[in-house]
Amino acid sequence: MSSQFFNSASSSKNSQTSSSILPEGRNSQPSIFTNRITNANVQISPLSEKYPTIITSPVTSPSTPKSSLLSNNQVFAHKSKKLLGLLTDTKSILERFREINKEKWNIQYPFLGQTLSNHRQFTSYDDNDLQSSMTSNWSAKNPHVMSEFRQQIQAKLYTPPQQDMSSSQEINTKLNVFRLNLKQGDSSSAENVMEQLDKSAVSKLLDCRLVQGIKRIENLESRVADTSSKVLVAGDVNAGKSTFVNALLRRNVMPVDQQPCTTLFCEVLDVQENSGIEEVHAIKNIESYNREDPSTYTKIELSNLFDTVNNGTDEYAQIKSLLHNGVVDIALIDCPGLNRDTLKTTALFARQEEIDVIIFVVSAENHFTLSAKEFLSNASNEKAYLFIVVNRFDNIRDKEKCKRLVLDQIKEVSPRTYEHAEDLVHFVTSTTIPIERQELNDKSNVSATSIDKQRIDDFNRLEESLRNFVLKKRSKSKLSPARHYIDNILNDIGVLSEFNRGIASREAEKSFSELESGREAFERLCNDEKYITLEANKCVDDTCDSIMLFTKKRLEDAISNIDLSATNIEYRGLIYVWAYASDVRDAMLEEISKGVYSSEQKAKEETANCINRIQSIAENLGGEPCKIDLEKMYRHGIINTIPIALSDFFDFDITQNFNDRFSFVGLSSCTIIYAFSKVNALSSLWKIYNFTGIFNIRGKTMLSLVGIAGIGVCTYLLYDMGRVIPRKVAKKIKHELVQSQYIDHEANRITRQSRKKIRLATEDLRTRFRLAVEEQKQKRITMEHSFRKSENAVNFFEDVFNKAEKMSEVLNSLGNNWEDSDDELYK
Ligand SMILES: Nc1nc2c(ncn2[C@@H]2O[C@H](COP(=O)(O)OP(=O)(O)OP(=O)(O)O)[C@@H](O)[C@H]2O)c(=O)[nH]1
Repeated sequence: MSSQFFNSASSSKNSQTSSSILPEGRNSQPSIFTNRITNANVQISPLSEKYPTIITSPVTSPSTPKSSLLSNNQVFAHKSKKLLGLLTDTKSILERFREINKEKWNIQYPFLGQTLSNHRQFTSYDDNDLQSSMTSNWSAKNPHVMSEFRQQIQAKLYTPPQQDMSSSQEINTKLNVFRLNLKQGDSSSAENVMEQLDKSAVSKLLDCRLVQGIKRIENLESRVADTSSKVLVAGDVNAGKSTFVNALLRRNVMPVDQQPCTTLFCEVLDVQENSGIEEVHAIKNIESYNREDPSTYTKIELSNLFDTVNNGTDEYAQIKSLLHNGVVDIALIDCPGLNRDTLKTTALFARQEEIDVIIFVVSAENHFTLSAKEFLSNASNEKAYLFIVVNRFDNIRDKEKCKRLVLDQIKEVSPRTYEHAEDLVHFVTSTTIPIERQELNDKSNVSATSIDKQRIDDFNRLEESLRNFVLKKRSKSKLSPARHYIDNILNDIGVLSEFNRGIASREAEKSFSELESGREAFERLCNDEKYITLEANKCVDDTCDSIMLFTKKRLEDAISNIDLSATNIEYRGLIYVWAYASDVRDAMLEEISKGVYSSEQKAKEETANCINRIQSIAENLGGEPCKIDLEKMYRHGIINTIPIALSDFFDFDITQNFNDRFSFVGLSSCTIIYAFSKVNALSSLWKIYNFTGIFNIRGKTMLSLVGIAGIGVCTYLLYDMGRVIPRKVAKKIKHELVQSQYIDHEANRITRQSRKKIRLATEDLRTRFRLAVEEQKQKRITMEHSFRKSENAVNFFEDVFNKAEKMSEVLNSLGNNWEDSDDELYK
């Protein structure tokens, strides 16, 4: 006798490994499922190397369960493979999302914007620019040829806003997996907190979701990759669970006793999972269990299995038997009998999502206990359908009545199971099924009775139903979650990619136009710098020339007119002659000082004008022009005091006197003065005497005349001092100033001071230009960076979107037939 159930279950793996997985001596045993699959109803079209399209032929005929089963297994294997590929790709997209979200682009969530229209740090979806940027991306594509995926994403992104919808609600309508749980507090204060979050906070939240997504994908990957189905065998104490498991395995694996004996959860796996080595692993901590790591379990002898399971203490949590059991795709987990202590743990086991099927074993003699009913009603909520084995049926005399009673109870605890009772509820006698050694021994002895044959047939029917149930459930429990998850996550990837591509594209455009206008502004600034510098230099030169000219002219005028400045000073006679001379000198110098002062004032004025002009030609440059203090620009020009000398009181210049005083003094006086002025006065008088003959008198008369003349001269000189002093002092001052190049020095001094001040303005101008150029350069670098960042983001999101679109097509090509089973039972 062979195990139809397990041999058939192994077929999918057979299709991949083509090596025998049955224990020696059993391969030859007849079974409808021991044949290797040779004609797979699967074609792989080379549309894409990575995602070959599976064209699934319909199951040949409902009347040929074998073909149907083979096909199912093949399809399952190929779909698993493809889903694994899709999961890997999805994971890599999520990893890329994480990377870009962390380092290059804060991924943003699509908003309705109803409540956030003023919250500009987010981009709301009612933003017209953004919408047009997104529409433009697709407008080129004919909506009729737009992929289903694209249409779906478009529809999601363009969902018309509802007035009372909060942004988190809206996100939740657009996204499936990456929804943000933004409600806080109790329901009365469950306000949307999105407004309070900035971009980086949202991207951090998204990162957490991405990490969760990656983890989930990894779980799904190992689930899809694990071709085995997990079947939990639970039931009341002594209902015959272990006997039933052994009967399925056709091997005495689990200890059987009339006393409650199974104290641990025992999982039976095929040795292929352990490189063909038969072993039993007693596991202390099931979480850390790793077949590759012996430190995570204790190896026990198969012969000691009974004792370990029978006398199980708290030491071990679970036993894993890796045996040649012919079970490839099925992992059977034998549970301890249900009682108050074990109920919770078993229920916990049953809830695990990798448990594909729960087989509940009930003794036909005892029916359902309270614990059983509790377990069943919970489990039926979890799994919808349960597989119920009513064991020890051989001990029942009124079989029909028993069936009725059991079914009535099933109807109570799991109505859906009851509806499919024909497939899901089986009345069997597990002890009738011969196991390995027994079978070999019995073969030679007794041939099976007709009652036994009936019971074996019943068990075979159970196996057939269980096989179908497990295989279909396997598809559903292993592929369906992965498919759903990929579908949901691809939608989210599409929504986030497209939304962020729109933002990135708009920002790229903005950065580009800013770059363009920035380039023009930069060029303008460079040209302006040259032009304005020239202008400023010209302005400086013109101003300085003007100051120089003005100062010279003003001082020349002042110096040439210094005589006039002393006209108001009164000559008060010989006694005050010295003071008079000093006053005259001071007045004259004061006049020159006035000229210097007015030149300085004029220079100050022109300097201020020049500075204003320089500053005004660069007023668009930005930045504040420096303040230049012109108040203390000049120290007053000081003229060294010119000392008064005795010679300043007398003027012996006959020409000058003649010219000035001709009308006032006579020729003689002139002659005398002339004579005196030439110091050779007496000889001059003598010459006059000889010439005129007037004084051709002798003696005392002669001397008297000379004396009178001398007195006259002296009187005149004293009298003339009032006029001589201003003239002489003025002359002296002029002479001194010419000697010292006073005008040039002063003009240079005043001009130099002005130039110094103006230079402050030109240097400030240069500094401002340098800063402006630097600022522009920096701006350009930032804009270029922003442009490149946005452009890269556009490319990234476009690439991701296209990839997701392609993956979605592949996913759709897989169809939903693992779910859309024609039988409601397998949903
Ligand atoms: N007559 C009859 N006896 C059975 C049948 N199945 C199991 N038994 C007997 O019932 C007793 C208990 O069987 P087990 O398989 O140990 O029961 P179990 O549910 O695993 O027990 P625990 O794990 O301890 O809860 C054993 O003596 C079996 O031989 C059956 O179909 N008919």
